[in-house]
Amino acid sequence: MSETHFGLIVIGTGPSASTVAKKSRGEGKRVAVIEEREFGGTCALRGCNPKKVYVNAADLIDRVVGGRGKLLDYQKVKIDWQQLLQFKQTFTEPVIEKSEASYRKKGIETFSGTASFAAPDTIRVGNHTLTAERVFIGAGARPRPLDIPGEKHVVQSDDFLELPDMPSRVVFIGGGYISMEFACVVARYGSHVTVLQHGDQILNSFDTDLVSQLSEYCAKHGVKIYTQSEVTAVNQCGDQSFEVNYKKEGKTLSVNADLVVHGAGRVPNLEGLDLQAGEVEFGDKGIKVDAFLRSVSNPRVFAAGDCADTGKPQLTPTANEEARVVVKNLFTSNSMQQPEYDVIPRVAFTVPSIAAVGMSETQARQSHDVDVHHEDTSTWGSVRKTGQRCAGYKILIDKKTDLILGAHLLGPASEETINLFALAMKFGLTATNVKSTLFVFPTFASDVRKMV
Ligand SMILES: Cc1cc2nc3c(=O)[nH]c(=O)nc-3n(C[C@H](O)[C@H](O)[C@H](O)COP(=O)(O)OP(=O)(O)OC[C@H]3O[C@@H](n4cnc5c(N)ncnc54)[C@H](O)[C@@H]3O)c2cc1C
Ligand SMILES: NC(=O)c1ccc[n+]([C@@H]2O[C@H](COP(=O)([O-])OP(=O)(O)OC[C@H]3O[C@@H](n4cnc5c(N)ncnc54)[C@H](O)[C@@H]3O)[C@@H](O)[C@H]2O)c1
Repeated sequence: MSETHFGLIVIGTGPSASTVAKKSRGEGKRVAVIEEREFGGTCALRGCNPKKVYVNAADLIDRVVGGRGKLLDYQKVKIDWQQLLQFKQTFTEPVIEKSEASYRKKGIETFSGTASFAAPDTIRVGNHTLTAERVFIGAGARPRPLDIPGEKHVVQSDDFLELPDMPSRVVFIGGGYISMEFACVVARYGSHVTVLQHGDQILNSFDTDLVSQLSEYCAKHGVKIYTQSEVTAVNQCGDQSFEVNYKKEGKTLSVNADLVVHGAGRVPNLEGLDLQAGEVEFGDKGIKVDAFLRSVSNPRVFAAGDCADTGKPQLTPTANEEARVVVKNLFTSNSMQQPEYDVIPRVAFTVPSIAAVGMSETQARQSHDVDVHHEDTSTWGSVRKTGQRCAGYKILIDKKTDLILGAHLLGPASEETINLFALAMKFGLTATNVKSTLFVFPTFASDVRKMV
């Protein structure tokens, strides 16, 4: 076999690619991995993990402020942005240092540079031309081009997580996960925050009533949210100051900012791959794959995670589940597997967090005779004990089968408690089963019995 011929070439080193590369190597394949940035991928270096460090700081502030005069007293509590950046780097730098070596230790050959197809079985990276029996693409996503004047002034999430300090006026474009998570942090730091969302609702994959409750809480804690507001331009007015124009109800309005952040969605990162040369079909939503995550046009190629057009949310658990399946399917043509997408919980790590699994109220009502259990739980003992004041739930139960169709949570620990609902839904537990389970008291999990 030639030195440049591999059983498998893996493009990217995020959650999907790392699983596919390492597991396939474990099964004895000769594997090459190609990464164009630092080895480690978005989740570990520029997404979930570093973001959670920032959110933890904001959450701590919220808890301390909420507990003032009840649980504790203090003169002043504040986020030190530089300290926070340095603490975040204690999580990301070891990944940057060790990730490439971890592939090599397993006998995987690593290449730095942008991978692009030269032929259906041939990948170029720098001066190297590699061939393979199979190619896996785990190229992830990148911020959606805004196509507005002044786009170059807008900071993307990668750069936001590297800022050495935070200015006093910050505008977020879009009101989805990235904007709302960062907005909660920046507001707790003490800056003036504005979120401009072009639809009716921020966080549109979460329950409308709980999102309204969260929005009110955010407004009280320094986050101004304008919906129906589409950003149309960013004009530079001074060295580091900008005027953000947006359209609301037919009028053009503006807000001033020292920093403008992109939170307007992410698109598959297919630039540079030259997919045409690889005969790999793709569209705006990513690489076109069949139910087994194999390219519909080039059977040597598989794709998963944020760059694959699966119609599923761009989340690490979906990327991991797809990678698990790709490992099974890469080198077999019979009994290929499909990802188990039946229950995908989701959480926006706002302050407090908001979580969901399964159907929305509208979806449930369309297809089932449904019992809706909905309550603002801000005054429940479990919440009051924390000193915080923003919590609620909505649970959707099928009247006929007693099965849980959807669960929506807001408030302290909702990012953990939602996993109980995911487990119950995945394994078909009824609301009565959940109600009859003894949970440790006093915990947020024990509240679940009162919700179903
Ligand atoms: C700010 C932020 C916060 C997030 N928070 C969460 C969260 O809390 N929970 C959650 O579940 N998800 C979160 N996500 C989403 C999550 O990070 C992604 O869904 C996940 O990382 C997708 O994994 P992946 O395997 O598709 O690729 P990625 O992790 O995106 O990795 C792709 C890799 O491929 C490389 N690459 C791309 N093209 C090429 C090429 N041509 N040649 C070589 N290398 C290439 C890239 O440099 C990158 O390293 C967050 C995302 C962001 C941006
Ligand atoms: N906690 C998590 O799991 C987490 C955290 C961060 C990111 N992510 C993943 O990354 C993806 C990308 O995050 P995101 O927040 O960029 O996207 P998003 O899809 O969550 O939200 C983007 C929002 O921006 C709005 N928008 C788009 N263009 C606009 C404009 N010109 N003016 C005003 N509003 C505009 C859209 O209506 C949408 O509501 C998410 O969909 C999610 O899959 C997940």
